Amino acid sequence: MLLTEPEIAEHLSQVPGWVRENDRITRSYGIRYHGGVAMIVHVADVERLVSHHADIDLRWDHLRFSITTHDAGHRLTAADFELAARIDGIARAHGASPL
Ligand SMILES: C[C@H](O)[C@H](O)[C@H]1CNC2=NC(N)=NC(=O)C2=N1
Repeated sequence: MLLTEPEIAEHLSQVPGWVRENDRITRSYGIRYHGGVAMIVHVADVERLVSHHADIDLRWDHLRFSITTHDAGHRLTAADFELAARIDGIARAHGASPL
């Protein structure tokens, strides 16, 4: 379900570190390449459980996630913020540093 602007602001305040870029939210973590691969596998397992998937950009020393709801016409929904919070937990477990 689509969120109103105040709802987006409220959700965003619950996931500090995530940045809104129009109709998506993004966050980068510092992690070396192979550790990034391991983290992505863990994130992919959770994504399969929740049926929601981030766009992922892996570089040699950092990893960037970008989330929007494709089924809602590339707009923000609560599912985006729920996945963001799950990714934060996985990042902590993998020792990824917030950027
Ligand atoms: C049927 C399935 O649940 C949908 O295609 C899901 C899969 N993962 C998804 N992930 C994201 N980010 N947006 C979606 O709209 C989406 N749709």
